[in-house]
Amino acid sequence: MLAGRMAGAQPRRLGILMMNMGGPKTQEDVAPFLSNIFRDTDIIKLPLQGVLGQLIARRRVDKVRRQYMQIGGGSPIEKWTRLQGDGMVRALDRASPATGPHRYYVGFRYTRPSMEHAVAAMLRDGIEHAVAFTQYQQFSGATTGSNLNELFRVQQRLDPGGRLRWSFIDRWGTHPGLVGAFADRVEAQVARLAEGVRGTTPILFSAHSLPLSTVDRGDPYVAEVGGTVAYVVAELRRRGVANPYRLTWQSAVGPVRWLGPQTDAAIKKYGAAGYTSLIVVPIAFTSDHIETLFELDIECREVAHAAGITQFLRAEALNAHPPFIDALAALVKEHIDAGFPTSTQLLLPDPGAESRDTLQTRQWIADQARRLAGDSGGQ
Ligand SMILES: C=CC1=C(C)c2cc3[nH]c(cc4nc(cc5[nH]c(cc1n2)c(C)c5CCC(=O)O)C(CCC(=O)O)=C4C)c(C)c3C=C
Ligand SMILES: [Fe+2]
Ligand SMILES: [Fe+2]
Repeated sequence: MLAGRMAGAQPRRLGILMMNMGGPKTQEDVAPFLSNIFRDTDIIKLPLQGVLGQLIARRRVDKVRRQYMQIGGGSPIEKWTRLQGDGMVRALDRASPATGPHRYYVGFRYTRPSMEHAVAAMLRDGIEHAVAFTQYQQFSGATTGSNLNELFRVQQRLDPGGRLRWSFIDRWGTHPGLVGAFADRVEAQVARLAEGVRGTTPILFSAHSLPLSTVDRGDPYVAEVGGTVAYVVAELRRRGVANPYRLTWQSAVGPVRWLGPQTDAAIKKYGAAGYTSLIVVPIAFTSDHIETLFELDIECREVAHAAGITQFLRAEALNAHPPFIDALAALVKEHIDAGFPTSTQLLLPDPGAESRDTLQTRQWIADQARRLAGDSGGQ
């Protein structure tokens, strides 16, 4: 592991950048949000991207606006990110006063507050060491990879001389704090089941799907989601919950082939097979958003009821669950205490075809790791 061991040389001012995709806060935000997603070749590659991408985005606007209307008008992602960030820095100030006071910044890829806004604020505040902390627990080039590419472009524009030192928390899908928090959420739903079906009700872990072409070029997301599921299942077994389980995929959009089986199709099949209860667990995102509040709670619930599943339960998103907030703080503290290591996976590019942007970003990340190692005497 190429790590910057900062023995006795803690940074004077630390800023934590919470990176995520963002979501439309208002009805007006929906069109630019979709337009930004379909412009991004890291999330989806389309023939004639500029034309087809914008066409798909425009065609989705009305439907997606209606969906956000049904969940209160917009995405709650910023609200949850701020509650998580507030809790995280409070816990860090308590656990690690030497590196405090801790500050966090929110950088979204497709909506405000943008990555540019966050990095500008860090520079203004005199931050010296920035921790880019992805809020996607499992790594995908479509999500964290896209965020890092955007961060690289932004820092080149705003900080070409490299005043900020950067380190990265790029994946944490098997962190014990995260795993325990997910297990809490599942256990709470198991407890609601009627006694007769408590041990036999299927648990369906559901993650956002990926285009098959992304899976095929070695994107680590699918394996990492599987890792989270395996750890959560092991923790549930330890707690005496031994229900059957499966991993399925939701939210395919656009005219490409996507990884299956799809969550709604699986629900239908379990209904047809005679199950009358089911627990669905959103496993690839930490807070509520359109995929939980609309797709799972409204669309999939209808599918379940039509298929004869009368008790359709959804594990609550982690949101502001205190053990989850503690996990966020623990992840940052462990990163600080270990001397800001860069994960070996981030330093070794995915073997599949990668964009020039990604290769340049990985080079910048490796440079930052070397720079931190140099700070501490070249270990
Ligand atoms: C276009 C391709 C898309 C890929 C690939 C993709 C991967 C992906 N997405 C998430 C998490 C979320 N996506 C959300 C919304 C959303 N995603 C896409 C497209 C792709 N996502 C679109 C077009 C949208 C907008 C809604 C829609 O049109 O259906 C959200 C919700 C945001 C919110 O409401 O706050 C999340 C969360 C992951 C984890 C992922 C793959 C790794
Ligand atoms: Fe998505
Ligand atoms: Fe969706």
